[in-house]
Amino acid sequence: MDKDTKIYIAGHRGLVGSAIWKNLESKGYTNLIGRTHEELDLMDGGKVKAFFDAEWPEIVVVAAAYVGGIKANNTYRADFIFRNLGIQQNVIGESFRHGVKKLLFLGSTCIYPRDAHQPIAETELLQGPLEYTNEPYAIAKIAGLKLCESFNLQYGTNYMAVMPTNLYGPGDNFDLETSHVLPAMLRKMHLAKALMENNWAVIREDLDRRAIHGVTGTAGENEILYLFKKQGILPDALELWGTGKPIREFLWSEDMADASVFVLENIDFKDTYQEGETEIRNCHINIGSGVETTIAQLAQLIAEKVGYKGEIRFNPNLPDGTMRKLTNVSKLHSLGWKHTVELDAGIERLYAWYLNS
Ligand SMILES: NC(=O)C1=CN([C@@H]2O[C@H](COP(=O)(O)OP(=O)(O)OC[C@H]3O[C@@H](n4cnc5c(N)ncnc54)[C@H](OP(=O)(O)O)[C@@H]3O)[C@@H](O)[C@H]2O)C=CC1
Ligand SMILES: C[C@H]1O[C@H](OP(=O)(O)OP(=O)(O)OC[C@H]2O[C@@H](n3cnc4c(=O)[nH]c(N)nc43)[C@H](O)[C@@H]2O)[C@@H](O)[C@@H](O)C1=O
Repeated sequence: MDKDTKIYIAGHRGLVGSAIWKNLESKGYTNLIGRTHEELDLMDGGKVKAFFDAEWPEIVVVAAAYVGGIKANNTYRADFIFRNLGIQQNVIGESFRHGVKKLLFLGSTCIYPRDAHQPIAETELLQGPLEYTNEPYAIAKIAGLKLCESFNLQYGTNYMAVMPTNLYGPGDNFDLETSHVLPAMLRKMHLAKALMENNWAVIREDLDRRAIHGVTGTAGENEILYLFKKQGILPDALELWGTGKPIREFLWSEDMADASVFVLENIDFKDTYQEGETEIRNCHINIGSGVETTIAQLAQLIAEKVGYKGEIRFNPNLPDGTMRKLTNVSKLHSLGWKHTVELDAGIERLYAWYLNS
């Protein structure tokens, strides 16, 4: 990859896409292109073709996707499969038609079976049933990686896929209904602390910056209290989802971006297997920290960082999702990349970012 190679980052305003853009810029890449969702709807095949006809990128990163936490995945099941299949079909398809030299597809570790052997190696793919709460999304992501692998095997392309663990970082989604657990907990603890301290200035400021269901800081106290109750934010306690027993692994989004650029710069499809080694020639690499924590432990850690001292309860009537999801990162480590930001420091950094944005 030369520094003036034309690189298209689909989803360059998202959590990971924006971090990949920043990482490439910091490494001296000068010819980056991106389009917002408003400028180019990747579900529109005609417009995606017109974009590729005009731009002819040499490298493509597919970081655009319809993304969300457990509740969003379980609720908008049709959107998760339909939109993700559409986006990746259009972007990977046009990349192929336009002779893109290298493509990086971002999947997710939810592609692996619900009861996969832990830590989960790349070879666990398609070895058992998926977790039902995110099955439509996982099937779309599996299709994306198989699309890459199949183009590689049939047409000799150089498409790679990376499977990140749960991510968090600057620009995260803090919407309490659709977000992932870490940003959701951070915001809930911030609001629960303010409520416990009767600090309405903090609550109103937060809602002004990020309205919840259209409720802003100008709403009446009763309306806000009603909204908070529905979100489990109570004057003396915070009620979180599930049992608190599931185990997750978290990776700072800028580490994820660095790993993605590392794969783009250093790993080709031919490096992911040895001739004759196996009949299966998957092109995916796990990206994670290899460090796990229970959701209950995560809640304690975030409470400590935010300074929330109230009771933390779990509501077992809400879904837990996969009970354990720890990636085996030995392939990534052996290729030469390791994460740098530990969870403790990452939460502090994200909270500082949250308070200032
Ligand atoms: N966040 C996480 O914890 C994890 C993420 N991943 C994967 O990493 C990748 C990036 O995720 P992340 O950065 O978190 O997601 P974000 O939601 O932050 O970013 C996704 C981006 O894609 C854009 N996008 C979505 N639909 C369209 C469309 N139809 N046309 C054009 N642009 C579109 C979004 O724009 P807009 O918001 O305007 O719609 C947004 O900028 C995804 O493939 C995701 O599956 C994998 C594992 C964990
Ligand atoms: C990245 C990954 O992300 C999703 O899978 P997930 O890890 O199950 O999602 P999550 O981050 O939303 O939850 C993790 C755990 O945390 C618990 N939990 C507690 N309290 C809150 C809470 O307040 N909000 C949320 N969101 N979760 C909570 C929740 O019940 C669950 O046990 C899929 O998109 C999947 O497809 C995917 O790829």
